[in-house]
Amino acid sequence: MKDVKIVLLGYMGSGKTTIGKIVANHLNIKFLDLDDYIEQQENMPVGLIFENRGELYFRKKEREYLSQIFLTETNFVLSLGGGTPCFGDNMELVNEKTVNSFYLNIGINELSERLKLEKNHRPMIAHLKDDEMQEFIGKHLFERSFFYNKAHQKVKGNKNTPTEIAEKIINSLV
Ligand SMILES: Nc1ncnc2c1ncn2[C@@H]1O[C@H](COP(=O)(O)OP(=O)(O)O)[C@@H](O)[C@H]1O
Ligand SMILES: O=C(O)C1=C[C@@H](OP(=O)(O)O)[C@@H](O)[C@H](O)C1
Ligand SMILES: [Mg+2]
Repeated sequence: MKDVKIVLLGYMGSGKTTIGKIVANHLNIKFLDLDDYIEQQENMPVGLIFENRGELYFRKKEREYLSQIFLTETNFVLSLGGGTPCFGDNMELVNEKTVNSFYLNIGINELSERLKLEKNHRPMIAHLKDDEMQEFIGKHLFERSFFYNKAHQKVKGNKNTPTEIAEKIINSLV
């Protein structure tokens, strides 16, 4: 059987984790979430890693475990963290290891509404007030888009359900 490696990336709240699970389920392959993988390996939630060890430590580990997954796993859907593509040469590594990287491209308003409801466990935005979210996300997404746009394919879907976006991805596989 062909080794299928699908990588989902995009801003926090774009649906990487939710949609990754659906895609893996449909294709009957393994689902891996880089944040969950880091939490298991480090035995600590992402929020606490940031708090106790700092962001730099998290980024080092994120890179280490990203490489480890590509070395040890086959046939998977991997959902990255929102920051993964933006550090070191992580995107070069991803695109060297797979021909199926997808940027989940969701607009600022939609992201902001989703993230207001669940910013607590996301250390990059946990400190923001609801009325500061939109401006922060707008600027942050602008900086990060350069890296996200290195993905092989871009999937839009502000108005689509996770299942519909998962179908788009499955239909676009190389
Ligand atoms: N297409 C979608 N439409 C509506 N809500 C969505 C969609 N995709 C994800 N969500 C919701 O947005 C939130 C963030 O999704 P999540 O998968 O955790 O994003 P990420 O892993 O990219 O940070 C969750 O509450 C999820 O249910
Ligand atoms: O955007 C970021 O820098 C981060 C996104 C998070 O993943 P999600 O995009 O799944 O929330 C997680 O990796 C960490 O909180 C940092
Ligand atoms: Mg996630």
